[in-house]
Amino acid sequence: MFSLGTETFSLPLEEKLKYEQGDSGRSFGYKKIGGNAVDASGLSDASEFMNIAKDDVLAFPRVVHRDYPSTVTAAMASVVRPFVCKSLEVNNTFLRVFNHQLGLPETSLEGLHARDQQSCSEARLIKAPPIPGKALADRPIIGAHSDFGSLTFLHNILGGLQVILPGETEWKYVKPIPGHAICNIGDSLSVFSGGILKSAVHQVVPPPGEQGEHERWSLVFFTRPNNTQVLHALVEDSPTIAESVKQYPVEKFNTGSTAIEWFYRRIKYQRLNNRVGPESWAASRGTEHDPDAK
Ligand SMILES: O=C(O)CCC(=O)C(=O)O
Ligand SMILES: [Fe+2]
Repeated sequence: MFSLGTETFSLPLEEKLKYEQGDSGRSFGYKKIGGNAVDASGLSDASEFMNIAKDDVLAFPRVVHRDYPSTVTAAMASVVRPFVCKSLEVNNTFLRVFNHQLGLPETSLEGLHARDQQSCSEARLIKAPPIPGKALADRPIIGAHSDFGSLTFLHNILGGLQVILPGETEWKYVKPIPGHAICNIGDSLSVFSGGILKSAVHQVVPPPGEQGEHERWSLVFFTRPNNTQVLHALVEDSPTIAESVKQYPVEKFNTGSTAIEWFYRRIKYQRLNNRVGPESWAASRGTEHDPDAK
């Protein structure tokens, strides 16, 4: 997958832009460097993405959502599909464990993330160029966010990923360990579980020290719920979840959004093309956002 990233991001910008994800909130396709805001002031990001839909990968050569650059199409069967299938298998193992621990009826979570239902699940390749000197050293490569879907399975090579753990206020580095992946819970699973599982806020800053002289690469798979699934705490299915929600305001887990609406809103308002002011950043926020925070 990393070789596919090298081939794809080496294409001329003009070619890559033919596959741009657009401003509607859909993420499948290419995102150029600087396409997204990293904060409320509208500072731009410093990484390019190629996002490949799970549905397009599994249905290939039939197109479900969109087409991709020739490098991706050529590698779809031999490289992308095995990566997506393995990622789905691993994420399903996590879903089964969480399902059990949350006391949900068997296969509830797997059913909400069904392989054969359309979703915003996707593979993502990320490349960030080296950031020379100290001038931009404090500027995030990817702004602070919680992940939008349910589970993230991340392979990164250099440091730079930072997280604020639940209940804490300080950024901590998440060090990549060779042969290991980083798993992260997103908003959707946090909502389904009534806040028992937390979607931690994270960001990517320029890799520390000498690592900053190298290109930074990541490979991610995001498992997101079936598009039509309404995001709400699964209180009727689990006494454990019903108990948990009692400690939160009633509206906290009644998002009133389907999975696709939640996702499109977050993607759409972090796009700089859609920015009108700091309110756009606020509109892109997820479960991490405290509307009363300054
Ligand atoms: O590149 C990384 O280490 C993290 C990427 C990330 O947080 C994301 O794509 O949602
Ligand atoms: Fe993330």
